[in-house]
Amino acid sequence: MGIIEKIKEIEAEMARTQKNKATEYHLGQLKAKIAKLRTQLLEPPKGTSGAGEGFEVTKFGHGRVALIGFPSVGKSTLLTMLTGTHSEAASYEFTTLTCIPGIIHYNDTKIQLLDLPGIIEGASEGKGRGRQVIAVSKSSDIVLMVLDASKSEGHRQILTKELEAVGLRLNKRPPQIYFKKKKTGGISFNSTAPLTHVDEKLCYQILHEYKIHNAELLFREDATVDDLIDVIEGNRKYMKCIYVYNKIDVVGIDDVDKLARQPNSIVISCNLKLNLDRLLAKMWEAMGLVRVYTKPQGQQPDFSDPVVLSADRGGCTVEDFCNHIHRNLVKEVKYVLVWGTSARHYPQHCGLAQYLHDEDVVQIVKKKEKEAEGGRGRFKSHSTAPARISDREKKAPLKT
Ligand SMILES: Nc1nc2c(ncn2[C@@H]2O[C@H](COP(=O)(O)OP(=O)(O)OP(=O)(O)O)[C@@H](O)[C@H]2O)c(=O)[nH]1
Ligand SMILES: [K+]
Ligand SMILES: [Mg+2]
Repeated sequence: MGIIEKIKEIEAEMARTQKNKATEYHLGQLKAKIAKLRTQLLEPPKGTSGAGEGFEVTKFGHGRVALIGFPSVGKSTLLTMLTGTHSEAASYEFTTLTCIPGIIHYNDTKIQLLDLPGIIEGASEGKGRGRQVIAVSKSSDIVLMVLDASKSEGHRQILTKELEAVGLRLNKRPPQIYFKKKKTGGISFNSTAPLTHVDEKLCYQILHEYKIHNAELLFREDATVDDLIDVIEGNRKYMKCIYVYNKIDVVGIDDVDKLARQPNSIVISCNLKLNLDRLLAKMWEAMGLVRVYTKPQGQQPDFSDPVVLSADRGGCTVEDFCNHIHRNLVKEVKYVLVWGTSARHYPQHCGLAQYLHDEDVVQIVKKKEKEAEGGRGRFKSHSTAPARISDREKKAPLKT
């Protein structure tokens, strides 16, 4: 029996099993069994390089966004409109058969947008090009789930389920569970919050299913069995997702209103060029990029070419900023001066651990330079200017 058949069989057993206190342990065990099989399914078959074969496109720019959706919802039309790169669009399904990259220029940053073939129910099990599409979307920073506003809301659930089946968790944060495998000592079970979904016995049973007999387990929140399995599996990817309802030109205003009010959602029309600028703003915000402008000593900052940092990709501290500029720079830094919202005074004298904010301005003072200046006293004099570097203030000179 193949892996997919095994999953189907267990799913059928779960559907047959009544949910109550007596069956809770058995159901938990079945969930762990399915999770293990799904992980097995994700391992590339022997002799191939992986599920993304033929689809992988070189990463480019400061971030990557994937367009995921059923066929003919308007993914290619959207890519063409947002990037200017042409991707064939037509009224028949599966017009797009491969991954087509385009570039969005926004807020002095470059974002790689990927058009992908449509996916359908069963994609995670390899239907259509589902597995390749999902592999590419896993490699991106956020997902735009494109939906047809005139079609069933069920599509969103189906796609979410398909992405969950391969370990993607949309708009969720990792469960607050500490888990560490040990060599000896048995299982230590603790919690700092009252648990209403699991108990010690259930957790032991799940760990047993994974053949884990020595481990430290600490629940910091009222987590579920699914959360525990996610933590044990350890290969989950937590991603932001924006639900993009396209084609609102063919939907009544009441329905559009309902869709627009859902969390993480936006309504657009490619045909009428409606709301596309708000979509870009929302997308950019979700990516959480941090633009940092460098200011050479005695000169104005270069506002045309920011260093772009991200908490998900490499981090946002002064040290991360230095590593972006040059591998060995960190060793030469005496301290840095920071202007912007991360600074408590203006400018702030900071160390490498400081977290930078979007639109901060940074000046690096190297070790030998500081020695030549003979101390830090001269940096204490600035105080009156506002802490945020807005577009208007970018034109005003910053001293030092
Ligand atoms: N009414 C309306 N039609 C749209 C809109 N956007 C796209 N379409 C149409 O929807 C159809 C499908 O568009 P595509 O861009 O090919 O959709 P897709 O999601 O890339 O489709 P596949 O590549 O087949 O998965 C085309 O006929 C488009 O003209 C819109 O805002 N409103
Ligand atoms: K199409
Ligand atoms: Mg297409």
